Amino acid sequence: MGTTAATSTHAFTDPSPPPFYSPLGYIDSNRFRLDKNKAAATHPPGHPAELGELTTFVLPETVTGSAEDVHLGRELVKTWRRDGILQIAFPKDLEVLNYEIRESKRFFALDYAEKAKCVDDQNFAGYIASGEELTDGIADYSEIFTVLKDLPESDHRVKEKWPCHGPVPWPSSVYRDAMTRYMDYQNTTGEKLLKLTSLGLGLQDPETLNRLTRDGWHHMRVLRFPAAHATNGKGKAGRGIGSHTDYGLLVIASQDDVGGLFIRKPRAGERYANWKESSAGKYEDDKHWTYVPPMDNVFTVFPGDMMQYLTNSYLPSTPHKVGLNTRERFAFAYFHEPNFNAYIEPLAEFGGSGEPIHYGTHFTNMFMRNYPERITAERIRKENRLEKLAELKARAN
Ligand SMILES: O=C(O)CCC(=O)C(=O)O
Ligand SMILES: [Fe+2]
Repeated sequence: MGTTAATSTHAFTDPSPPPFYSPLGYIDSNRFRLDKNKAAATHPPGHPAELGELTTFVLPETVTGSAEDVHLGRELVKTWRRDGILQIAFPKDLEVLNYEIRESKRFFALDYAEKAKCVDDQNFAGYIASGEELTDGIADYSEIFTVLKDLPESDHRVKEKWPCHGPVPWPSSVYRDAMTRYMDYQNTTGEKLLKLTSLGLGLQDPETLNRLTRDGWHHMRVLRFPAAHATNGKGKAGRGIGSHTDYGLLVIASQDDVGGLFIRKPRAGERYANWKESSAGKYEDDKHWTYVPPMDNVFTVFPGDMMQYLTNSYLPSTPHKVGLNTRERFAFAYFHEPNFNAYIEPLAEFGGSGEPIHYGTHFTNMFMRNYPERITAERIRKENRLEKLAELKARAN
């Protein structure tokens, strides 16, 4: 695979390209060739980094376990291990994405008072104002709408006061519809990617990873970053989101044409284990970062903490951060996750030993840390809902 030349496209640069079918047909590799000058011009100021040239893949319509799928899965795994991130192509004018973007911009354009109503004391979903989120104890400038599992009061988990479980405080049914459709689309993408990953990792049973995500705790963040000169003085100059790793299996994200995302490639001697020692803030100000320039019609994909734990760090969780740019920026991050009550253990193929991690506990710990003052965190503390986690763990064993 090309690493130094222009963006390489899987179906074209491989010496023996697999004859897989994609909904796009055979794509024109020029469409995913990076214009370096244009890309460099979008680099947010004050964040030293190399320019990333990512590999772009086309996913097949269905993953059956064919020889082509195994080949593609191996290439995905190889690329994550080398670059920490890759791109997957999607068709132009993807309606579910356009709808989601349009409605998200409409939401962020509402008055602050309207947006601020979108909070819930049982579910961390809803509106997060600029300066409210903390990463490594420092305020982020991002303004966010988070979607988590939307559960009615009648759901047994809500009745039993499981932490983080409750209804999503939607601003409107139109927004609920737009986000639900988009997340359903990405759920399908996530399932395909997990099957390809299982094949690429050589797991005996290619359904191993997908089995963890039954009734998965998939969630999503829609983010608006103000321009660097238009902040409210609550965070660190130039910082959009501090460096961190995400919590689950895979992150599937898209961004507009402004630019702001930086990732850290796997580096010899650097180890993260976010479930036991926070990776937030690590190396935030050094220069070993890779800038991910905006590109049309691609999602970026990288592994999260649980993928790292499952594979005994063969696929490490990719550290990333966001810098503010000279213009406002929008980004859309979908998180493909295990079931809240899943136990994550290193796979037999990767050594198989290690304390099981209760995913819901990891998730709850992370949200309590990021939003310690939110009414949701207050209610968890007031009602001792963290104790519920211990009970759930005991029950699952
Ligand atoms: O803004 C981005 O591109 C990424 C956002 C992010 O890291 C997150 O929401 O966890
Ligand atoms: Fe993230």
